[in-house]
Amino acid sequence: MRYAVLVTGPAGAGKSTFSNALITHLHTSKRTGHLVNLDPAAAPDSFEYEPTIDIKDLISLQDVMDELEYGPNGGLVYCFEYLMQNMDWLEEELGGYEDDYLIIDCPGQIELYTHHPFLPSLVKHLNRLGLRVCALYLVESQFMEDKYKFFSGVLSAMSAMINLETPWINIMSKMDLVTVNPDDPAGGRNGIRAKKDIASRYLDPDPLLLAITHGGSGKPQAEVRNPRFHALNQAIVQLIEDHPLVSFLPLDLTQPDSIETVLSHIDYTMQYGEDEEPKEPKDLDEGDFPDVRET
Ligand SMILES: Nc1nc2c(ncn2[C@@H]2O[C@H](COP(=O)(O)OP(=O)(O)OP(=O)(O)O)[C@@H](O)[C@H]2O)c(=O)[nH]1
Ligand SMILES: [Mg+2]
Repeated sequence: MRYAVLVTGPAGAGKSTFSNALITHLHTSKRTGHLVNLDPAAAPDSFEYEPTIDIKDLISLQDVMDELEYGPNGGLVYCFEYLMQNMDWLEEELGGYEDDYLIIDCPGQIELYTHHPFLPSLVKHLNRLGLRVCALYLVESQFMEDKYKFFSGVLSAMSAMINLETPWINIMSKMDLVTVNPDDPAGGRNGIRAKKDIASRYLDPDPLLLAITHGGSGKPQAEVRNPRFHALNQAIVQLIEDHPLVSFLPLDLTQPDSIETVLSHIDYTMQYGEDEEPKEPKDLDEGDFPDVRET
């Protein structure tokens, strides 16, 4: 059985950093993971691990921009259209990998996730080739700074999720950057407790947060002054409540347990180990952990 983890999300959400960290983690757990780069614009030196499969071997954004005079975004769409027409290339590249995780690092253009059919057709194609696919959607923790920004993240996750017919996990990345806002009622002197409170409020979002008319500081929020937005917010609250699909797993790359938790959700979602026994890292001795980054 082959497995593919599709790492998606808006620009700069930490997809490439996470993909590399996941491969390191798989290696330290005595499992194999291969990086697949689907970003035709990725800089060659931006990977900690050399991609096993690289869309740039098929087509590079720079060539499309130079030769066809596309801009960067139209060029990216062209590259994906080209990939869709050349799926036999991907099939050939995928040929030799068995029993492994393929970590597919996607580009950050939001159009790819909201209204282009590329990722849904890619998933269908991978399924046809016998791969189990799990999609991750990363939203960075800075979206939790502000509830409006946060709900725009929730809506982008929902829109991407509804398009893609495959098991799906939302991830709140860069949790190491979460700081305590003194005006926030959930913020306490104990940073850890406050982090937990923030996490519980946002990771499993209560859409009513949007409809609350007073902020923590007691100041009236914009919707009080702007009744038009109040009605819009109520409609969005209703939409999110009607699709209770969106919750987030926190990811803090500075905490080794955090990536382990994310991996265990991915394993569970794809039923990894149904056919083979996964090695629990806990069962291994300390000395069994090679530092793969040095090899
Ligand atoms: N503090 C912190 N920074 C991070 C983390 N993950 C990524 N970053 C930083 O965020 C920036 C973007 O990270 P990338 O991994 O390149 O993000 P991406 O989603 O691949 O970006 P695109 O491919 O351009 O869409 C880089 O400067 C990273 O160093 C994290 O967990 N914590
Ligand atoms: Mg990237």
